[in-house]
Amino acid sequence: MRRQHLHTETETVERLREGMGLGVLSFPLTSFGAGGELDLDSYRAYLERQLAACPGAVFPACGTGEFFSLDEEEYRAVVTATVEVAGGRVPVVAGIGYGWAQASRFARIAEEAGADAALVLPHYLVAAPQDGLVAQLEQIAARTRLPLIAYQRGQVSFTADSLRRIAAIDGVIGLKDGHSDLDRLQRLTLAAPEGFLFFNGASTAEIQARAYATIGIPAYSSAVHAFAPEIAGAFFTALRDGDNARVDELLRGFYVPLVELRDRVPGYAVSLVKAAARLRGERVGRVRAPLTDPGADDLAVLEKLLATGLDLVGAAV
Ligand SMILES: O=C([O-])C(=O)C[C@H](O)[C@@H](O)C(=O)[O-]
Repeated sequence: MRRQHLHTETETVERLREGMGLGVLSFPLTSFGAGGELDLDSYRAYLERQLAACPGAVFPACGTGEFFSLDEEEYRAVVTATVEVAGGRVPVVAGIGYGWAQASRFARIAEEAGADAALVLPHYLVAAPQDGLVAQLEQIAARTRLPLIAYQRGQVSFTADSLRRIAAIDGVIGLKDGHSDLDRLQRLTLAAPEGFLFFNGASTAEIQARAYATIGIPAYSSAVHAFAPEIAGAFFTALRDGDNARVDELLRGFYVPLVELRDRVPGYAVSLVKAAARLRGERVGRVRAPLTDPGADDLAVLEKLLATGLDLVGAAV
């Protein structure tokens, strides 16, 4: 067995499965100071509040955490701080990415920092055929002992045949989906071996969470948890309890308008979330270029929407 870590792969899968039933998956923002430098003290304090809301697992340095803006040293600091703050309470799944050579370096760092698993973010720039997508995971898996979760989004999209192939790679334990093509996704779940993990990783995943759950994928990432764990928690509970009226109320009053705002400007997927966290008093700082912070008009809409959402769940602004 090549995989020997603090937790075995089976234990990590079990901890993830258990966590997924208890709360949303937290994708924390990364805190930057006024000059754009990494602000670890603020990150730790923010993360502590994220964890106090009892997410099922924490995924540092992923899309929401601006993985693509971090250098290796900063990445190490963020993952190390996350493992320390989490203190074993929830599994830590660190983002890794780019081509397999660089992704393997990030995996090595995440492993040394004590992460439990890694989320393989989509490569960028070039499109790749299925054989290449599978080979990318084979190459990374051959170079790390960390269990890997593949992330299909953007130009990464697996066929049922490729899913069978990646699930057979030693160390690949699951798939996070960001395409929301439920027809295709159902074919993937049917092709997967028993125990393979699936996550709904759509942008503002709550919007389609009920639909994903009907095809056997109840676990989802929540960008809303990154700034309003109270709203994300209320939605999770309503969905879990089958309270459809409450789910509709939160979708109608908060999530759908949020998606409309989030879709307005490229990069708002992250920068709007960061702005919302600042409105909550979190010292997360601004986004790094090429992302840009929302302008005054959109901030005013966001502030109102946040107040509505918090009011819907009886939480203070
Ligand atoms: O990589 C990431 O940060 C994600 O995919 C998680 C986000 O929470 C995603 O679900 C979103 O943007 O709503």
